[in-house]
Amino acid sequence: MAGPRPVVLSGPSGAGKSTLLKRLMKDYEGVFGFSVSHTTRNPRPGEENGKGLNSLPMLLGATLLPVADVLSSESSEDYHFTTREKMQEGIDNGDFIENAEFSGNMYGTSKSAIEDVQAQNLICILDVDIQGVKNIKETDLNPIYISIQPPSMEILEKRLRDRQTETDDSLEKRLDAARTDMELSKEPGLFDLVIVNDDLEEAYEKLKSVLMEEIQKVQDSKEDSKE
Ligand SMILES: Nc1ncnc2c1ncn2[C@@H]1O[C@H](COP(=O)(O)OP(=O)(O)OP(=O)(O)O)[C@@H](O)[C@H]1O
Ligand SMILES: Nc1nc2c(ncn2[C@@H]2O[C@H](COP(=O)(O)O)[C@@H](O)[C@H]2O)c(=O)[nH]1
Repeated sequence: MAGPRPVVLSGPSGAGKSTLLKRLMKDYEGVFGFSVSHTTRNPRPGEENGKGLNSLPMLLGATLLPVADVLSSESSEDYHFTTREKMQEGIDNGDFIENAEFSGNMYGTSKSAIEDVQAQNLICILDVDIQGVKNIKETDLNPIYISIQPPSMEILEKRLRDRQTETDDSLEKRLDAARTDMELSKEPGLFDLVIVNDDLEEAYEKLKSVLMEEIQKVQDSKEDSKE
């Protein structure tokens, strides 16, 4: 039987993807698995290297972040932090389903990151930028595409400043990328749903309701396997 459909969450940096995701994973423990990406950016305080893997041969190792780690972490989506050289080697080897340059760093989704989640019959969540969305559209992954958008550029800038994770330079780069994202996300048919994350509760309810059919599938199959 086919497993649940994966979910691609995209939208400008600072729009609230991780905030919503963290809540979803907490409310539906054992239903979602996060596809742990690789990146060449430096870890933020509190971020942990996914499973401690940082070398290319280990790209093919287990990459599913246990829910307990997700919840105890500052972020819902720690990465495999790596170098440009190692990541490029992985891309050249065909280990990645997609990769992109974002704000001066490389990011990418390894095939094993997705396979590890799907092997457990969980809903695989991918948090990728708009280039990632376009690249995934060229694959046979068949996810649900959701864009999380901020109410305005001003609010986005405030959220990013208040988060205190960016330098002036990286903040500017992220705001530039956000303008592009907000424009490109208007393309008809690119996303199944665009959620404006103004009021967090409302945004969360919308996210939950679009995912309910897949959530139900996982919960039902867990029930069936108990019988
Ligand atoms: N609805 C909201 N109202 C007010 N603040 C919010 C809301 N949603 C998220 N935030 C805050 O905005 C900041 C950015 O949110 P978050 O880190 O979840 O964004 P993100 O889209 O995951 O960014 P990135 O792509 O850089 O990881 C956080 O400090 C978060 O607490
Ligand atoms: N194309 C991809 N984009 C990714 C991936 N993992 C994360 N991202 C996107 O990068 C930016 C910045 O993330 P941050 O953690 O440095 O704030 C954000 O828009 C993410 O959606 C990936 O594997 N591929």
